[in-house]
Amino acid sequence: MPASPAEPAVRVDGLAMRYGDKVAVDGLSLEVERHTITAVLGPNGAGKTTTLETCEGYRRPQAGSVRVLGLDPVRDRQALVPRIGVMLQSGGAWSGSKPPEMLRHLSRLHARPLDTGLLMERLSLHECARTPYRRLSGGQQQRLGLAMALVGRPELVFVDEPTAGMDPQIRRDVWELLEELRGDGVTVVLTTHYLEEAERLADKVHILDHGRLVASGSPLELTRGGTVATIRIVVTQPFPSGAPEALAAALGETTELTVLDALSLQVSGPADGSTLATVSRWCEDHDVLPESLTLGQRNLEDVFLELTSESREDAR
Ligand SMILES: Nc1ncnc2c1ncn2[C@@H]1O[C@H](COP(=O)(O)OP(=O)(O)OP(=O)(O)O)[C@@H](O)[C@H]1O
Repeated sequence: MPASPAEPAVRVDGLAMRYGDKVAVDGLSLEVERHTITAVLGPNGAGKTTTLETCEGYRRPQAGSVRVLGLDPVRDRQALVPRIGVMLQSGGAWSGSKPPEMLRHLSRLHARPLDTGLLMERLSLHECARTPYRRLSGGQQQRLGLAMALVGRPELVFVDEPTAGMDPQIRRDVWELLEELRGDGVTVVLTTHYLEEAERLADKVHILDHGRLVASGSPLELTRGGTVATIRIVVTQPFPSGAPEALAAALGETTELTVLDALSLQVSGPADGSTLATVSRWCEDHDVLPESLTLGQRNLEDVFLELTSESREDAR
């Protein structure tokens, strides 16, 4: 039965997955709207890859259900394969094949493939066109993996850490490509540990921890209305000895002070005037003349760290 247009691109309902005694996904429910970029975030081991692999049809749900484009990814695999693109965290190409060979081979398996030359150009793969897969650098393998996921012109693409190991320029090229895909109506589901990547790209973010959903929303929804503000102070002369400690003492326990380097520090604390007043007084008392003093609301990284702090405590 064809999926109704209102059906989300992905619907995960009460998914539970374990490996032996290890619970990887614990009753997870989430949806991915069509024609959006959705980021699935979480600390190492939160269950992101397991969830994606279940959506991709590589794993059968042990409990709960998963629907992708209205279909069952395991039972309806034949029907889904031409419609979805998958970029795995690593591997997926033959070790001796060169990027153009791999892409041409895959393009022949699809009815309306993208132009492989164009894809090579967009992902700067021409520089390694004669290099076998096993000899490509990590970033080049990532780019080829992304090209392989896209060459079949999928309706929905799953990309697991698409820009891991890429240099900053190529990372931006990939962001632009993913945004163009969304503009063309493609649904993109990605995982990433780069929170600025999620903040820049994602229409919706799902944050997982211990296999459970701990927050969902647009980056703006997740970051606004917070009770925490950050003040970043940058100076041209190193802080006087003992000054950061004096500021920490003056701010008290509800506020966190992080010395970023010899010339900058950040204060995260209650979003009220008294934090700012304490900082100003401290500047006066310690002869600190900031080159810049910026006041900002928390960003996605702050939200992520707040929501998943328990996991990091466990890992210590
Ligand atoms: N094949 C496996 N056998 C045993 N345990 C596994 C297996 N695959 C994953 N796990 C465990 O399941 C949990 C979830 O792993 P998963 O790879 O889904 O997390 P993740 O959020 O993608 O992590 P990362 O950010 O590190 O890629 C982890 O504790 C992991 O060690």
